[in-house]
Amino acid sequence: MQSPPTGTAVRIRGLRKVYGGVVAVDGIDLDIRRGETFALLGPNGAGKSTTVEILEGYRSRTAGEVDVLGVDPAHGGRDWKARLGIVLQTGGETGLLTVREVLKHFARLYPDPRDVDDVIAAVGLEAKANMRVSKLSGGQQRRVDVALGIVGRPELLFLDEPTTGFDPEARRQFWGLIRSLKAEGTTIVLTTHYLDEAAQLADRAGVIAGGRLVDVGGIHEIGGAEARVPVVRWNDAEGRPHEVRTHEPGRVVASMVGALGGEPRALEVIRPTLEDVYLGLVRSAGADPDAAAADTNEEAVA
Ligand SMILES: Nc1ncnc2c1ncn2[C@@H]1O[C@H](COP(=O)(O)OP(=O)(O)OP(=O)(O)O)[C@@H](O)[C@H]1O
Repeated sequence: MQSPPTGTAVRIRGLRKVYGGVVAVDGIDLDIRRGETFALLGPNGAGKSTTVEILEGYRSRTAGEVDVLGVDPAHGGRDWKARLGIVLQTGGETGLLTVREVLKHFARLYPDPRDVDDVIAAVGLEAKANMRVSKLSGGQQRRVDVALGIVGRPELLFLDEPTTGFDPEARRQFWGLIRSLKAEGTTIVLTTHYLDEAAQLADRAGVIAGGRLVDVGGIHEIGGAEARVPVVRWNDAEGRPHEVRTHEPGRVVASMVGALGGEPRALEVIRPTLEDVYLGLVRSAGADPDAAAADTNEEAVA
């Protein structure tokens, strides 16, 4: 494993984006360190993609300062773009070429690309290397998108919902790939609705709701210690459910067993997951975790 890179990969101050009358990003301050895997979490329409597209140089901003690998993305040239890897929510149109052809084509655009066959193996597409992309299943096409994002050996990799459509085994294989990229020193910005994926991969996370960053911190600390206190649940003799939040679930269960003289019914000790913590954060920010994105439209800048 290489020594971890130091410094800041992404610096955001006072970022705002207004589309017509819609405030999509409402004053975000955020630093992402070099070498870390950072998860950007939030409900539909929270402003994640807008923020990430501004960082990638695909979208203009209304106000604020942004620095990505030492460059303002609004003025990032080809050399800067070659240092980024981008896996968008929807993949590109590469249907008529085979997997190997499309990767070879894109690899030529980078100064120090990875070996195309290594990349094909890393995303588990060896058996499909000579097949047209259009003939692949949705999940396999998504793997091609991921392959295209990493073929240029990026310093900073943006992954927007990378495992949508992956079967469970493919997701685990993808997690292994992300861990190996991280071990090589790649900075990774991951946008995902799969909270288990964020918990598996990220060092830190930021939760965005209504265009604001409602919390940011270590993946095991975000939301605060109180939100992670275990819960003991059981049913009484009449079948009524009870629950107690406690730092000492063992003691609670032991005293319950003592008092009942036997096994409590339907006993569970639950440690809140990142998903539970996330839902609490989003709800207390006044956002609907299940909100659908509003139907508005503005073209991205080049
Ligand atoms: N091109 C656009 N033109 C106008 N409004 C837009 C455009 N893109 C996004 N918005 C609006 O900006 C807000 C933030 O959208 P954004 O796509 O950044 O959210 P998101 O957090 O990425 O959502 P999702 O999880 O659904 O991808 C939403 O209200 C959305 O309708």
